[in-house]
Amino acid sequence: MLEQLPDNLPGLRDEIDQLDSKIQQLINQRALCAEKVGEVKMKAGEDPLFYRPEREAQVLRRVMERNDGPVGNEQMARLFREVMSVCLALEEPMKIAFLGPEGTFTQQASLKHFGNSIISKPLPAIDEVFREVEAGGANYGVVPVENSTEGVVNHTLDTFVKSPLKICGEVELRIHHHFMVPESLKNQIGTIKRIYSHQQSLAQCREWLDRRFPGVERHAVGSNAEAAKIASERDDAAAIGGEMAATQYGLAIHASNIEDEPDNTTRFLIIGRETVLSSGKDKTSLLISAENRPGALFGMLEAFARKGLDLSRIESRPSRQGNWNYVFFLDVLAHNDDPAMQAVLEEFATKPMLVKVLGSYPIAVL
Ligand SMILES: O=C(O)C(=O)C[C@]1(C(=O)O)C=C[C@@H](O)C=C1
Repeated sequence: MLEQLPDNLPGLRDEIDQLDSKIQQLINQRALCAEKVGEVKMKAGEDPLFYRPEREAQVLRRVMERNDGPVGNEQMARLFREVMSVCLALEEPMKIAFLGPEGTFTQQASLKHFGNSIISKPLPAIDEVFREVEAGGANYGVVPVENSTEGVVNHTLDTFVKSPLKICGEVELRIHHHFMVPESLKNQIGTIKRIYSHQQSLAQCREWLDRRFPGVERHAVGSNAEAAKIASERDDAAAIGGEMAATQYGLAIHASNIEDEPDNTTRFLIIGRETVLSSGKDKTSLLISAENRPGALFGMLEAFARKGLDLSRIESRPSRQGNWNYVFFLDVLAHNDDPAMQAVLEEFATKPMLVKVLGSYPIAVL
């Protein structure tokens, strides 16, 4: 195909115009199919499930597998991510609640996972995101769960203990922090008296701040977006946050990528009311509370090992029910329907322990 391309600008642009027209037709044909899928789902049941995470993961994986460039696998999957987002919105636009305000990394994660054709519902706290989804005000919610530098977001884990919601997806986001200032301070960085950011972001940029702004007051606020908003309203303050927050509040980026760890990543969870079918490459998150006796944790881990199940994470939190009692959060690399998982859960059911399946969901594709 490449040899047949013309080698002059008008000829190449003509070629691009023709290809664009074909791509556009095909996207609309695909959208018609999705609309029809929506109708079929409506006819099939009372409470149709329009969003199907397992199917989306399979579509995106297939896009990456068959891709032979020159467009990179991830870029190609991102394009398809948007196409599917548009198709799903034709079936039913998804309302997505997330830890706001607008411009947070959590919003960025929600757009990475669902694409841009969604109705965004920024909420001020993690428990409010849970409540909004539980009450049906949003179809799904997005909350941060752990950061590679700063560890788990305890509040999210603790909220799962009592919530009936299921985890139906995960998103990983590379977190880049920028030092941002109002336009008026761009050339007067020395006059900055206060630096605002979320406590985790301040911690992730500690060394950089110690080097560049020793002695300048650091203020922890609810989110990076809130920090950017405060900085935009003052004439003596800077904020640390992502690009979205800078754009949202009209701040100028003075220094980019100031995080101390270059591969600083945050993992977010998608929470919803329904369970997700197997996509072929899945994870299950479990909450386990075991008797406080020697060997209890060993026995639990040994059961997974015996069935050849991989654990990708284990986290312990105080159960808040009596001293020295802990609950464990585990991620197992298998779907809950997997016979090996079922065998382990049956074994646990015969023991003095409490097990709650928080959800099975596709391993993040993008
Ligand atoms: O296959 C489906 O169930 C669809 O609704 C179609 C489609 C798609 O565009 O491919 C759209 C939304 C779903 O989340 C999954 C896939």
